[in-house]
Amino acid sequence: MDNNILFSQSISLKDLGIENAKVNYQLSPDELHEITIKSGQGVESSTGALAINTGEYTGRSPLDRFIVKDSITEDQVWWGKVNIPFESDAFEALYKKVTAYLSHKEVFVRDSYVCADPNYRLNVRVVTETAWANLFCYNMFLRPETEELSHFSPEWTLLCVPSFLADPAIDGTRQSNFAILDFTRKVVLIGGTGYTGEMKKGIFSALNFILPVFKNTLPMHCSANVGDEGDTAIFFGLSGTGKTTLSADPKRKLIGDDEHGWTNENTVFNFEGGCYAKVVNLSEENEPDIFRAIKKGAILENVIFKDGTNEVDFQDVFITPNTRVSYPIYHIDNIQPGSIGKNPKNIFFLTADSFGILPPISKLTPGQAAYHFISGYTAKVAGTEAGVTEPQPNFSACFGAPFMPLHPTKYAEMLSKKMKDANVKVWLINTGWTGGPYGIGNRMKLKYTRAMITAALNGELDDVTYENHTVFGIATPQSCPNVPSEILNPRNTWEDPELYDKKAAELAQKFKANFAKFEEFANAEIMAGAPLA
Ligand SMILES: Nc1ncnc2c1ncn2[C@@H]1O[C@H](COP(=O)(O)OP(=O)(O)O)[C@@H](O)[C@H]1O
Ligand SMILES: C=C(OP(=O)(O)O)C(=O)O
Ligand SMILES: [Mn+2]
Repeated sequence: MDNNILFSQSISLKDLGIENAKVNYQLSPDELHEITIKSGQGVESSTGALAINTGEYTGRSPLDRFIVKDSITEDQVWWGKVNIPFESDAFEALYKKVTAYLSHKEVFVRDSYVCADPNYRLNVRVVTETAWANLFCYNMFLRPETEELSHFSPEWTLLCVPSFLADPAIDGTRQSNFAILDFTRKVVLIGGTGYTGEMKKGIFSALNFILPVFKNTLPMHCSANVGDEGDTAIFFGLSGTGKTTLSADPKRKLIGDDEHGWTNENTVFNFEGGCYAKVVNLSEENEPDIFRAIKKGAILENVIFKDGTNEVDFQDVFITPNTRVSYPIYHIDNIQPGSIGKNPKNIFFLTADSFGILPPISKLTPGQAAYHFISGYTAKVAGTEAGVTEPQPNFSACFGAPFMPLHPTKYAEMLSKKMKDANVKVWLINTGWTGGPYGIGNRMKLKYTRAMITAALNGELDDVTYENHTVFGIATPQSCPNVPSEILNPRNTWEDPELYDKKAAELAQKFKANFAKFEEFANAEIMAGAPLA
């Protein structure tokens, strides 16, 4: 890989409205690493990774994510709390302000692309204010060959300017920070926040519109890997449910950890060229591949070092529990060349149920699969406020509502059809609590979740006995290799099984209340996938 060839092409940003900026074009990872350290914006960790702080924002800000309402989006987008409309004129004005702000300044420009399948490739020109944000894009997006750059034609532009603060009274934003998608101008405009996840999820949101609307292809918030037999598995799940962790499996080749497309040519391809892993409580023992990927080239975000050292204390959540690392996918040993796999044989829906109700693994019928996909359930532990221990349910359609511009049923219909055509097995995995809710029980051991997934993939759960869950109706295996049988039925893990029944019924009601808004779109098969009680 020619990552560090010094590249000396200069480009003008005049077309973008940025004049006389000092443009650092296509710097190598090493150069961006050095510049970050020299400028005092980052330090090198003991394993050679760059460690930076993203500033005030250490996570995404979904209420400040807008889509320009125009002739392309008006009738297509599912407008509401997730997809908040922004006026085209207001965007034009704000864009001018941001580009004027960048004029005469130093900027970092990178030509990159997304979608590993050449048929879907989308070129993106990235303009960032900091060197480390540019390195993030080197890590996360796909990297054009050097020869391509002289004739690279950017289609989308991603601008990331954390130090530019909007004035809500004038600019039409909610606060000083914003992430706005404009499908006519083909721009993702980010200001007021340095959280790098806004960049990757901004481009993801654009693809989640472009692929289904213009290419009849299903975009998915999932990770993917492939076994020795060429058997692809995909793992859907909201943030923190285990997509990145569980897809890094030394026995399987990684396709990608977060964003994929499922084509009508029976393939699954990664949108990205890197991974963005949570590092809270990371250990080499539990997550060796991710641990070892944290080397030169990787960027750690918002971590704390052990006193007097440059060694990361992965337990320390002083800045945020959302500590992260980004790295190019080739930092993982076992990767799928080209980042494309065949139709999946197995689909896993990951949920981190901190109520401790859902079984650690169960098998879904097609109707249940559609119902759970549209529901997109996970439950977070309560905030850090003293005394608040009751988990919060979080229903996020398609396991990724914040990134889905279209109505959830559009994605669900495409997925249901593809699942049937490909005859996929669908599993629901609870990576969350067992033995009671958060505060009483414990999180399912990673080694057991991994063992259950391995058993499902190897066909070892095909001939075991199943029992249908009394409340959710989902088929739960009664034995699984390398997993103690008693943990397979959550009711048995609770001290008070009757309390479990009561809480399970309460959770079922939450599912039903959430699903009410989708009922008019759901057919009988999907409704038969709803909780029984
Ligand atoms: N049983 C389990 N299965 C999956 N992840 C677990 C489990 N127990 C603890 N974890 C932790 O939960 C987190 C899952 O995060 P991650 O894989 O980054 O989620 P996502 O990629 O879906 O946002 C990791 O920090 C992982 O170590
Ligand atoms: C980067 C993110 O995704 P995930 O936690 O799913 O990896 C995010 O939601 O900001
Ligand atoms: Mn992830």
